[in-house]
Amino acid sequence: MLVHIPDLLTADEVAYCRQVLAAAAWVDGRVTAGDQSAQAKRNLQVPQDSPQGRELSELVLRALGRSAQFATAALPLKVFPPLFNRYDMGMTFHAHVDNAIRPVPGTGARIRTDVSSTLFLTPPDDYDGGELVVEDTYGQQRVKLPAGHMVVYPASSLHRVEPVTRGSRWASFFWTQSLVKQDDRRRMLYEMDLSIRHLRADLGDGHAGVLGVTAAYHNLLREWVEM
Ligand SMILES: O=C(O)CCC(=O)C(=O)O
Ligand SMILES: [Fe+2]
Repeated sequence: MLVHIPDLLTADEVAYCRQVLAAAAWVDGRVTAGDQSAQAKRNLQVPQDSPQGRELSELVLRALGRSAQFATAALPLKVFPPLFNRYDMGMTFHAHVDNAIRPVPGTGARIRTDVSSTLFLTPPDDYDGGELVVEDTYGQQRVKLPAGHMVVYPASSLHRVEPVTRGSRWASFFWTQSLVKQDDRRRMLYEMDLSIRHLRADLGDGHAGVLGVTAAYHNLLREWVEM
């Protein structure tokens, strides 16, 4: 399941991120890549332990905390501190699958990567190419979103970033360990939650049908959650 989360960041937050990133010391993106993806990866990243990386990581985590859509789509248990990448002209990330397990820097903890996210930080008209292409159960999805918007997709899917042929594409990207590791189960819960929201708006919270389906949602969650 691919989910598009519009306006995760406000226009002011996007502008602030871009201003801080402009002053960051970018390094070769292969610093966080596994063996296979190191072959596939040609981009730049902000070092995880740099002051800019840390500050903006916190900013994105706060934005995620405000997003009801991220909460219901990803059902997050643990979120990897968001990273920041950049593809200048000719840079690309060929087809790969993200590592299943990732050490969380500076903590000794590890997370299982169930959900991958890209938060776009460059307006799409400012660059050519740079689409995130995700192989989904429904076929190939090509994603290029306005700055401040985010896409959430299963970390198990093969994906790539098309070469940038004009301008520069900046983004934040990170992984989430979900309370529900199976993508098909997360999708069913997500669709059920959206339907419950519609029903509540139309029928009110006290309606017997709304109560019944809400109870079923929570009971299903109880069956499937691992924590
Ligand atoms: O830049 C992106 O949108 C995706 C980056 C990516 O796939 C990765 O770093 O594993
Ligand atoms: Fe990836």
